[in-house]
Amino acid sequence: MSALGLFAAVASSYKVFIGLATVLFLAVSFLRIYLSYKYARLPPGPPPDWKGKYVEPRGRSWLALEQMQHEYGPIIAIRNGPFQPPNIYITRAEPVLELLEKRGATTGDRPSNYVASQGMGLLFARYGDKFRRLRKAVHQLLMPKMAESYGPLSERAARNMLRDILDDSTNFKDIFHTYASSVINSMTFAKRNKTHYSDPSLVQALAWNRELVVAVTPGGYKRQLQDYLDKIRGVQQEMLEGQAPPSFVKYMTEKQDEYGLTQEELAWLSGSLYHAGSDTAAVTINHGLLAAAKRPAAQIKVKAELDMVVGNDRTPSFDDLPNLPYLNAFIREVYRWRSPNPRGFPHRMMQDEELNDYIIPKDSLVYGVHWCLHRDPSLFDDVDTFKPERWLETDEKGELRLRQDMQHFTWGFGRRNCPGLHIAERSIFINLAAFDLSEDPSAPINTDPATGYIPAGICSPYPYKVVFRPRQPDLENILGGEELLIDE
Ligand code: HEM
Repeated sequence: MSALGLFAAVASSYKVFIGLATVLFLAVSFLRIYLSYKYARLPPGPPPDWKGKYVEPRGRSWLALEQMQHEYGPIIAIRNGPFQPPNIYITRAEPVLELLEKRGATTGDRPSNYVASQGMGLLFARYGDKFRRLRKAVHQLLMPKMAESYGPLSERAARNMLRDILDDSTNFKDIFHTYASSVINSMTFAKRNKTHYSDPSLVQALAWNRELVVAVTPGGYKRQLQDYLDKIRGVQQEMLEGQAPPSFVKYMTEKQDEYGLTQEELAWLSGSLYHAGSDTAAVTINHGLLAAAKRPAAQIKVKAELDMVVGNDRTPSFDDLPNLPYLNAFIREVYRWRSPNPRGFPHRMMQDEELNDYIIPKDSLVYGVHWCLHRDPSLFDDVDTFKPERWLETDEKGELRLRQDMQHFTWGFGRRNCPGLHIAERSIFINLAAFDLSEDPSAPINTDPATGYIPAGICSPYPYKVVFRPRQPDLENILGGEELLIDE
């Protein structure tokens, strides 16, 4: 190559280099301007890494969020990269009620990556027409009047559970799960016979619950759908034979035209009740038990009230609940003390909203962090102390009653709040009302050195044991033999 040719080649690659460098410079500057504009009014939060993403701590994230709020305030943005909407965590009652309750119409969507159940189950349904249809249908099943009508069913399930505990209390966690599952199964599919915690169908359902992801893997998804469809067809077959007792599936099949649900939608809807209600109820019963075992002074007061109202020769029934203010306060304090969903459940923003001078962008996922909300000092004093009395006041006649001016956040928010709350409310009651509970010195309930808290939750790895002493000396006889959940 001649000297001239060489010069031309160098000059041309130099130009290419300058051109590329300019494009890169402009792109980076543009991105910086775009991001500074985009994040200008985002709530504060921990600094992201070089990819623009903050990696959230795994496990017990609510404890990390509790720490973060001291630095960033009660509305925390966690960035997910330059082109992904952030997660917004709210740790105080006032802003969470403002956004998720008052502006429920624009904050009632769910994340789109929750394709579990293909959006057909209510828990994961995107906001829109289908959601409204599903929610209306579930409301029919779970509204307070209906919850009352399931009283006998859940009482029978509860008596079966108490018998199981008398037989072998070391399995109490499995037994709680069985109870929570059998109540939902009987309401939904009119399952009559008692479920045992080793029943293959229960073991399978619990496994699915743990791995919601299975719903998005083709094989798991199909098996799960098939299982729910089989159950629905079983009820519909009984309907044809004129032998179906009342159940959600029966009701929905009769009203198919009104609700316009396909068989598949009904299958997923029924299944989502199970997913939403079984683990949560079991965890909550377990928290009640931990509280009772660790707080003997409060338990003595529960016992005194029960002795007065229920006496010793029968098991308590759900009709007793309104007459037991201290026990009700105890249960509310259990919700506050150990929230069953401590991190909260995601609501997806359907449009930009302004909140306390910040912009909460469209598509971001907003969590009301139950753990922090239940420790909000503007609502609760002395937050580490288990204190049922905080929920009580004395009326004009000098009698105890629940305070009406206090609230907890256990059931979530706005248009996505838990429709199963009336069913769930009864679940801890029946256990606490039947047993005096204490720690078993051979496997005590120790404080977790990592967090400083008593290990909460049914999945806790700590092998603690609890001693169940029947409140009625003659409990075994009072309970009698095993029962069908629904009359033949
Ligand atoms: C102690 C037990 C329970 C707790 C703590 C609980 C809590 C919750 C929470 C926090 C949510 C999400 C609320 C939100 O997004 O703001 C929820 C949703 C839901 N729960 Fe419950 N739940 C319990 C029991 C039940 C039961 C027994 C059922 C059914 C029989 C049930 C059915 C549902 C359904 C269907 C949803 C989805 C609602 C929607 O997305 O529109 N839950 N629950």
